[in-house]
Amino acid sequence: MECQNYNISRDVERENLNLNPLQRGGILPKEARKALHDFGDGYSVCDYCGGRLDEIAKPSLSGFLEDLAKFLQVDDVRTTHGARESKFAVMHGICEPADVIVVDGNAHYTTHLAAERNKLEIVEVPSSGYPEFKIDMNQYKKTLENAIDEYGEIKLALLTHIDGNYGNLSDASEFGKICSKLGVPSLLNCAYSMGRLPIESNKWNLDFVVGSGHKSMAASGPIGVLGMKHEWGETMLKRSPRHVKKEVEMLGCTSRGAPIATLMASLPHVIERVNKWNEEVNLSRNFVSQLEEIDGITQIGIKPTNHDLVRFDTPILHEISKFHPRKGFFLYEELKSRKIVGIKRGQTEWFKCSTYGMTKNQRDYIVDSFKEIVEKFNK
Ligand SMILES: Cc1ncc(COP(=O)(O)O)c(C=O)c1O
Repeated sequence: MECQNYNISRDVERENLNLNPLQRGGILPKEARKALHDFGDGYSVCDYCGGRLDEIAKPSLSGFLEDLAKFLQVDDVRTTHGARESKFAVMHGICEPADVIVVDGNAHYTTHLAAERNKLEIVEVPSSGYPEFKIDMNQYKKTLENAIDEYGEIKLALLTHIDGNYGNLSDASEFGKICSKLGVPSLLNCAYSMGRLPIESNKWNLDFVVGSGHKSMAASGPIGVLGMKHEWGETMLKRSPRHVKKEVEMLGCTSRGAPIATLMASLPHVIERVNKWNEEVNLSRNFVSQLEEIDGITQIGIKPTNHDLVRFDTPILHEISKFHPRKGFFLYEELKSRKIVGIKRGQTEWFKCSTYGMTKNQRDYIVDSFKEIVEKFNK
């Protein structure tokens, strides 16, 4: 068989400012780039394996997992292949088909798919709707109580800590309190928070926390994190009777190459950056107020924002697209010509973006570019 030479390269990150929220938290620091190079080969962390991934001493996966558990305030922690696989594993481990779980109305699609693949029924906690889309904890409590009344037992309650559409921060501590009072196991989806802001799992009284290495922990994907209270270890980390060292829900071993090596190498960087979260939030708020100086650009979601992912309604850009010869593509093309990427081609009615980790100059440059584009075409 003949096959072309896939001479792949990626200029997006190197030459442009990338506003795509999906990309901002996964940028590797130099230590992780070196690890990626050194551990790029297949099973690269398995040279000295004695049968258990989490017990490997060289490189020190065991030490890394201990540090990670401390960082998240959990008793036990494992890596998975992504936040979705962590959610799937919990649902698979503690629920039976046809069981009912409760999830917030801002849940990520992967929460729904994890539940569907486990054949679970979902009861949804509605958000407050436009323009805040807030998940109110009184509403969560009411929905959970009603679900218990209607279905008897609720096997799992899930809350999206920061949702991927509006960047709304939900009250994890209140969620933990509600769930433990009602005796329902709790899972906090921290895909957009773990690695960006502090996660205090024990203090918040959570049973499970899940994270995403490639989304928020400066790691090459795919890699996820699953932290839990000790009492769940027996179920979630149960060993195979046939392969006595192997944990069944983890299918024996999870990430075993570059993804875990980069996650490990980035942990000190991530621990440090989490301490600067308040500064990031202030920079994000400043970015929002500067963009809102443009007539026809308004942030939606909770205000002021508590996250770097922010969503804007942009009727002014939509108006321009109606008479611009490039129609809806004008915004993407104008931004690209200024080396700014990450807003979807053709999108003008609204967009979401993030400036996480950018310098003040870069953020100012982005704001100025938007102002310039609107001024240029808004006649
Ligand atoms: C809130 C939220 N949860 C989960 C995920 C999925 O994360 P992963 O790719 O690690 O499965 C995403 C990805 O966009 C997300 O935004």
